[in-house]
Amino acid sequence: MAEALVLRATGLHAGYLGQEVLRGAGLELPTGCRLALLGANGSGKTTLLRCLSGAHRPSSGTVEVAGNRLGSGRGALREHRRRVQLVLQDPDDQLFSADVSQDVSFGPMNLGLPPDEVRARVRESLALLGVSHLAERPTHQLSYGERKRVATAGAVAMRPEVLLLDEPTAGLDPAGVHEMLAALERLIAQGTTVVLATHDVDLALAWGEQAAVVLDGTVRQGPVTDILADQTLLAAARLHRPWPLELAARLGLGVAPRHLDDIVTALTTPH
Ligand SMILES: Nc1ncnc2c1ncn2[C@@H]1O[C@H](COP(=O)(O)OP(=O)(O)OP(=O)(O)O)[C@@H](O)[C@H]1O
Repeated sequence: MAEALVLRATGLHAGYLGQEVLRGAGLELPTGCRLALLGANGSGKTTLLRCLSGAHRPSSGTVEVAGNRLGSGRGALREHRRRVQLVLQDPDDQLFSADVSQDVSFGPMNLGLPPDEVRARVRESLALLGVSHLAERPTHQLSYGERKRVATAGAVAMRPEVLLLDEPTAGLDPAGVHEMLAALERLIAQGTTVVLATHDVDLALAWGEQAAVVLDGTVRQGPVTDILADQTLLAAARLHRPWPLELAARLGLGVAPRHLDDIVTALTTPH
């Protein structure tokens, strides 16, 4: 049986005044999948994420969530945004309220949920992102990494089926990256399907099951080890081969490792 798709986009054409960025882009996201989205600066990753979330209207093409096609009516858009949440690269584009709890409660309150339910969702999403201790803090006092996790908590409080993250680890220190990825593991364990846009090919290989590369207005998608081993595609998209695949190729290991442990296993397992 074919895998169930939670999200599917086909034939997207989208852009801005005088510039078409996406020219027939498509994406298929199986339920529960973790997909790394890659592409050069300006290739259209954010534009694609905005189309998938309903924040940007393509001039043609379709976006479907669990078989429901995104229409142009306000009700349909509202329902789509409840199911698909986008977290922007810059948290300051997303945080507006005076304190953290208020900010995270914004989405659930807009859904018209009762106050107890809103409070429960705020608690839950702050805990999932590992930032419960920041609940009462003014948002403007937070560090960049804290603001990124609080902005993500705001999206998580909507309990979306699909979470689209635009460069969630960019600008974070190594511990911050680790904390963000640990938070994503908790969300994935709860059944959330995650798309993570990044320029970090090593992270994409280690984290993703599938990868998609935006190139010339279209998308090339497949298993992460296939996509990130395709030297022609990588060069065209101004990306380099992730180090585990590079090392395995140079050592002639004949495997497609995603992590250091895979290489150690390949080197220490007798043939
Ligand atoms: N609001 C906008 N108005 C006009 N042009 C825009 C707008 N947003 C993006 N663009 C243009 O669309 C193109 C694609 O931008 P987009 O942000 O989608 O790329 P990206 O792959 O996410 O880039 P990066 O990796 O640098 O974040 C770029 O040429 C950009 O200048």
